[in-house]
Amino acid sequence: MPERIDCDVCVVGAGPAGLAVAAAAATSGLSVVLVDKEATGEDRLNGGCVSSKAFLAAARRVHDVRNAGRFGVEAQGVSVDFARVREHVEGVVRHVGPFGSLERFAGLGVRIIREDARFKDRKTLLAGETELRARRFVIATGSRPAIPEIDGLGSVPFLTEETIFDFAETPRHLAVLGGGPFGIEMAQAFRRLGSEVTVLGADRALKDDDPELAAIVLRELRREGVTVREQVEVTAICQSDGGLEIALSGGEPVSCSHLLVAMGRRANIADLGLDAARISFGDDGIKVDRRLRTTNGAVYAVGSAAEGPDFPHWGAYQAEQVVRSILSRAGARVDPSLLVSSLHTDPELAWVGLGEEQARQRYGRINILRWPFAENDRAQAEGTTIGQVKVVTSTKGRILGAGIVGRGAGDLIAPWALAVTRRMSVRDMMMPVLPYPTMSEAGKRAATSFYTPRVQNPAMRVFVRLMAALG
Ligand SMILES: Cc1cc2nc3c(=O)[nH]c(=O)nc-3n(C[C@H](O)[C@H](O)[C@H](O)COP(=O)(O)OP(=O)(O)OC[C@H]3O[C@@H](n4cnc5c(N)ncnc54)[C@H](O)[C@@H]3O)c2cc1C
Ligand SMILES: NC(=O)c1ccc[n+]([C@@H]2O[C@H](COP(=O)([O-])OP(=O)(O)OC[C@H]3O[C@@H](n4cnc5c(N)ncnc54)[C@H](O)[C@@H]3O)[C@@H](O)[C@H]2O)c1
Repeated sequence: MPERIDCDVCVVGAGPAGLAVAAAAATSGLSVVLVDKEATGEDRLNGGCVSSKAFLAAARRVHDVRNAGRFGVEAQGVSVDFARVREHVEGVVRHVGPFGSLERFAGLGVRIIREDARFKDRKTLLAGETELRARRFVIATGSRPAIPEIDGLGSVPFLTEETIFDFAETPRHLAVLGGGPFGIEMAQAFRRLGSEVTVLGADRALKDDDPELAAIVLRELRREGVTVREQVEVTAICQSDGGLEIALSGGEPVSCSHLLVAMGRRANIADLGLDAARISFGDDGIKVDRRLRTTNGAVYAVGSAAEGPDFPHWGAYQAEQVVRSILSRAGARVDPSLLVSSLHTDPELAWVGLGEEQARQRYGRINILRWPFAENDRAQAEGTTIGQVKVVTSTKGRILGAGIVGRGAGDLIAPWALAVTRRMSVRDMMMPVLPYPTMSEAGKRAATSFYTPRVQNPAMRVFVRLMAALG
């Protein structure tokens, strides 16, 4: 006889998005069941984020040591022990794992079922032998690497985000299919650790990022020796002497020793019984409205199982909105203009709010403010002068979006995220007294530059002189 459970909220999927829903719902006093087929608590809170960042951190150390000469520090014979780099990555993942472990959620009162989930009908979910009925279901089943139909790909060995660290030595020549954030981050890391690296992408590399800031990252990658080939179509892949050969339409083939497929992700929704639950979906995931409701009013979808941006922090934000909707009839809408992202290359690239083109389309006239890191005293001292702050404002100075490329951009974006969220203006960003010398001053200088054309206006100069004479 199957067990039957009734609860307020049933969450399917224990990645960062599902865990955030479960935690918020349980701490709000709702009865919560969390179903995940394979969650072990290891690396679950972060998808592949933490392992890839630990790997990038190792690569940055190599780069910094190799480039310490300008500080008068010479290091000879820098070598990379790939097995120990892997140990470092695994150690970090082990350390982070327990914080996301399901036992902690059980401690919050969340009932956990480790089974494959599937809808039986509009109101019932099956998890192994258990039949679940919930006031609200939340689908958070995430996504997995998309493997495109390329002639020969099925019969050659290749790596994905799931197997990227599964070898003992640094690969001789890594070809990366896909110039998105994952491909570009890995390209830089492997290059710094000693591989030859070639990136092959169908579009502009980093196509979802601000083109001006992305160009700075790509210039650095190329300067470090990564070959980035954009707008190329891979037509076939086959095994060759000691490696693989990748055929391209309209270009010389590329030979490599290892191949990484980084061509995006596909939602894990195929076996969820979505048709039985009358939930619509497309190629980009489950269709949701601004409140994250699916076409079945009792079911929400969050994280990378749903169409829309795919970042764990965005999944956590969606989770808050969903739990607010579950708790109140008024409901809570997702505000896409609050989206923030951070590419963890060196230099990093972070953006929050509207992009330049989006802002132009929505507001017509806008202002763009810039401040280069090269004008920042701390950047000079640290040797981190590659980068800039770029701010998009309304003509009245309201901050619509902001981006930073440069070392530490992912952290430096925080005050700008507050500015966009609280609809602040450049005046607000000029107000705090900031410590000197710090990188954060670059942001304040960018904000201040809003007034430069006004101060230089002849009429304004006359006015200022008049005020000074009266003062
Ligand atoms: C290598 C890599 C690096 C990344 N780095 C960053 C980064 O630096 N910054 C950033 O913002 N984003 C990064 N991302 C993106 C980030 O990992 C995703 O946005 C995030 O993991 C999505 O979370 P999720 O909860 O929606 O899904 P997932 O993390 O995929 O979790 C889904 C869960 O659902 C479970 N599940 C699936 N199907 C079923 C089923 N039928 N029944 C029961 N359970 C099921 C799975 O077992 C899994 O536990 C990176 C992604 C990758 C691959
Ligand atoms: N720092 C971060 O925020 C970070 C880091 C890694 C991954 N992620 C997230 O993880 C997810 C997966 O990342 P991703 O980079 O794999 O996906 P993506 O969808 O962002 O990029 C895929 C890339 O592959 C290219 N591509 C697709 N089909 C192709 C083809 N047939 N031939 C050649 N190129 C092709 C696309 O042009 C694109 O540049 C994304 O949602 C991403 O946002 C985020």
